[in-house]
Amino acid sequence: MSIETQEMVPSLLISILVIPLLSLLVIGWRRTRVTAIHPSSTTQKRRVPPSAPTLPVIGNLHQLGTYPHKTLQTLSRRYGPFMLVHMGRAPALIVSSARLAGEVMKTHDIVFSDRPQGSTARRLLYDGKDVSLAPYGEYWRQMRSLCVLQLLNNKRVQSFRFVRQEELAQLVKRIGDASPTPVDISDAFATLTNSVVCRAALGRKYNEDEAIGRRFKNLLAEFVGLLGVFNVGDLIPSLGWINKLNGSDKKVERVAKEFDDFLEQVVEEHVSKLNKPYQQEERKYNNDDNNSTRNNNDSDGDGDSDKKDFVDVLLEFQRDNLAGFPLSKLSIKAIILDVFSGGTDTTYTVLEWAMTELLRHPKVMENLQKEVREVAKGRLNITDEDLDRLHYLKAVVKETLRLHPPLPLLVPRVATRDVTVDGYDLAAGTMVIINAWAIGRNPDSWGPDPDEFKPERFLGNPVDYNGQNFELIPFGAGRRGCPGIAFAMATDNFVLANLMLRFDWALPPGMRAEDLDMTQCTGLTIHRKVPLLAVATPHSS
Ligand code: HEM
Repeated sequence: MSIETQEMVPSLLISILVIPLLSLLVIGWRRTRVTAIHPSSTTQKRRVPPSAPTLPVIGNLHQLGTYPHKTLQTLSRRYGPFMLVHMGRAPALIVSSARLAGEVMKTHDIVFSDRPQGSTARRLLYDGKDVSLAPYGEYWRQMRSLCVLQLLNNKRVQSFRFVRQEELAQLVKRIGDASPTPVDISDAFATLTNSVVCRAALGRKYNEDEAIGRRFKNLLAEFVGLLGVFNVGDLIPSLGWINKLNGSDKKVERVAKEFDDFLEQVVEEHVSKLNKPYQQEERKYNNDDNNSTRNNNDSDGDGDSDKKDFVDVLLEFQRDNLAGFPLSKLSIKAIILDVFSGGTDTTYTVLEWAMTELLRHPKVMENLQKEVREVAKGRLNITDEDLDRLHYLKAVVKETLRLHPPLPLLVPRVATRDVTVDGYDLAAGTMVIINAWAIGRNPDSWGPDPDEFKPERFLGNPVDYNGQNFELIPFGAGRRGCPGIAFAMATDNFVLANLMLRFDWALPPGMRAEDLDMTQCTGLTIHRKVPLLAVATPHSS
């Protein structure tokens, strides 16, 4: 996800930037009104959302702190669910209620279908040639439909069932081998999701015992880390020189280049694999009068299109011109990059927080285990088919996504034209940030105990995370909503159900539920700062 504003201002940066600025600036607070939201408007009075007081040059950056989703929630309690903050010069509309999120992502979805073009994200994501950053328009439409219809549809997600099963088997072994010693479940989940995404996207995984595996893991971490850090020069152009001074421009260049080299190699390996059977098949095709049986989606010649990874699928589309538009190698690499940046950390974070909450709420864990074990009826595995019957599991996952949306501020949008929303006038180019974290904890939607982990609130409650119910929008909604929901949830539900079936779980000896450190990390996806340790005991049915 290209969200350069997520981490916003690391505290060190605050001290470097803000303290000298504060001493220089004597003008003091000012309330931002008409000019910030509509600089060109001098004659016509426009109604603008309330805004927190700003400082010259830095706007509200100094207020965002380590956890912008939390500070923005606090600010919205004072200034309202539709409020303006200033990221340096740029005004951003912060949305903190379900109703107003619906106004933005449903009523005016088409106006807010663009993304801000931060320079770091553009450099890392092939100048916006991916799906998540691509400006709203024909190119984005083509790439998105390729993703939705060919890579992330239900059939394709099902085709990776064997990958999930094999990776789960390795996870179960790792946990079982460690028993009764506490296992680093955070690391185990990260490894599993990374392997599932690697195998689905690239056809193989990169183990840490290989040099290339270690390089890939570090590179991915650097890549995601850079996407999560805001770029000073984008927000305060006059301070752009800081990026050169602190080496961040250089780092972005290096990571972009190394990731491109890696993907180039992956694509070339796939091309040579694809060409071999294609040449054989071509010969067969040319000699075969009855060629109507030729299957373009099955170029590996073994009749098994189920085993294709994403690069295979995209290269076939390119080779056979199936996309209906020229699909360049660069676009293919950009899509794969999106799958990694959008699909790994997010998916693992859900598992990590679900397990954390289950360990803090033993009664919920017990209810979940009861449901899973009743459905398994003595079998050693929960299958994909069983998942439909696990209503309590679904409630646990929804409750986890409500309290711990992996991307708490989603991915920002930008207004493509002037628009009036809920009576407020917004100018073209205004950035919109939906605070899904605050919306998930808003008592107007969730009653008097919104901070409590209570999966029961979802039983018999049709609210779902598919973008129709704006009180629960961890995947966003509308045209730019996440296309990877089925892929991510197939992994999360399957893994969680099976771990509940196979093991009984406890916190490490001497640790009480209330001692569990709930500190969040900073960055793009909000996972635990401290890895989660748990003791697993194999369950005998
Ligand atoms: C729990 C896991 C995930 C979460 C919480 C998540 C969340 C999100 C969010 C909040 C957005 C922005 C939505 C908006 O602007 O309305 C998004 C977009 C996107 N996600 Fe996900 N995502 C997850 C998994 C995945 C996976 C597994 C993939 C791919 C394999 C993926 C690919 C994408 C792409 C390509 C976009 C950009 C869509 C566009 O701009 O048109 N995501 N995701």
